[in-house]
Amino acid sequence: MLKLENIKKSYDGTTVLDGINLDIQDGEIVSILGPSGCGKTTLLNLILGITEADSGKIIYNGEDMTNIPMEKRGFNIVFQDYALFPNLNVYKNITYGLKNKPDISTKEEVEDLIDLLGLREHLTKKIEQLSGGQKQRVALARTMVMKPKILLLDEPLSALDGVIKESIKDRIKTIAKEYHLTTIIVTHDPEEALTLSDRVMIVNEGKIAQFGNPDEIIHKPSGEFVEKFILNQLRIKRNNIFTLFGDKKNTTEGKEVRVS
Ligand SMILES: Nc1ncnc2c1ncn2[C@@H]1O[C@H](COP(=O)(O)OP(=O)(O)OP(=O)(O)O)[C@@H](O)[C@H]1O
Repeated sequence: MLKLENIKKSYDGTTVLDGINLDIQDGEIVSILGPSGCGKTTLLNLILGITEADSGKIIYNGEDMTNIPMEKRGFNIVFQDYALFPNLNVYKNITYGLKNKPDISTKEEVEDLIDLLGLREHLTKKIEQLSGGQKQRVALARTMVMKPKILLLDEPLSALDGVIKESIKDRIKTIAKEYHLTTIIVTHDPEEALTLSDRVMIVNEGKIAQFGNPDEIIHKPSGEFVEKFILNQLRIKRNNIFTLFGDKKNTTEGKEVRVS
């Protein structure tokens, strides 16, 4: 279990995170959702160990990680821009980290992951020959072969569209469940957070506005922020589509619209 206790962080006298407390269970998929500048990436970087908190504790399975350097925490991140090596082919990108730590994954485990992520036909391609969704899957595979204790994903779907987005979403869910991998995802997209995660943490101005499962967030929003900025955004999106195509049955101004 990952536990954050009263985490505070300021930059140049401005509070960015203001007393964050949370528990994340092993194998859980948790999204950190909130508007631009609310402190999502700062929180992710604190967990990863890139950024230091001003105060508070990060505890993983009973061990205090607060002052443990990033490389010793055993958490791993897939960045928004994937950060792949353009001069190496797909297979070499995936297995890059195993050069120095060859015992972490067996050859069979690497092969399984390649199949799970649907990358077999792309193994000898260069990164520039791949689509955004394929790059994303290579970045996921490269991180997964290192068997992180916690997988951190920074806006993993933001560059993707439609069917590809849904397919990556499914693969992230499958991997997290199959490997019982604790997965923390940063996103500003409510639909993404609510359809991908076991629980969603909504952050506003450095504080947790609500931390609950998607059903609780939709049916029992904790207050005005969640209601106005998260749920209303989804209603507007839905209304726009049905209005555009003249389906009056499914449009309504207010709370009756269920997001399903
Ligand atoms: N290294 C830094 N130095 C100074 N200020 C910073 C630094 N990193 C982040 N901030 C500030 O902290 C606040 C939160 O930034 P953060 O990147 O965590 O937000 P975010 O919720 O991830 O935003 P976005 O969705 O736009 O990426 C912002 O006001 C940002 O300007």
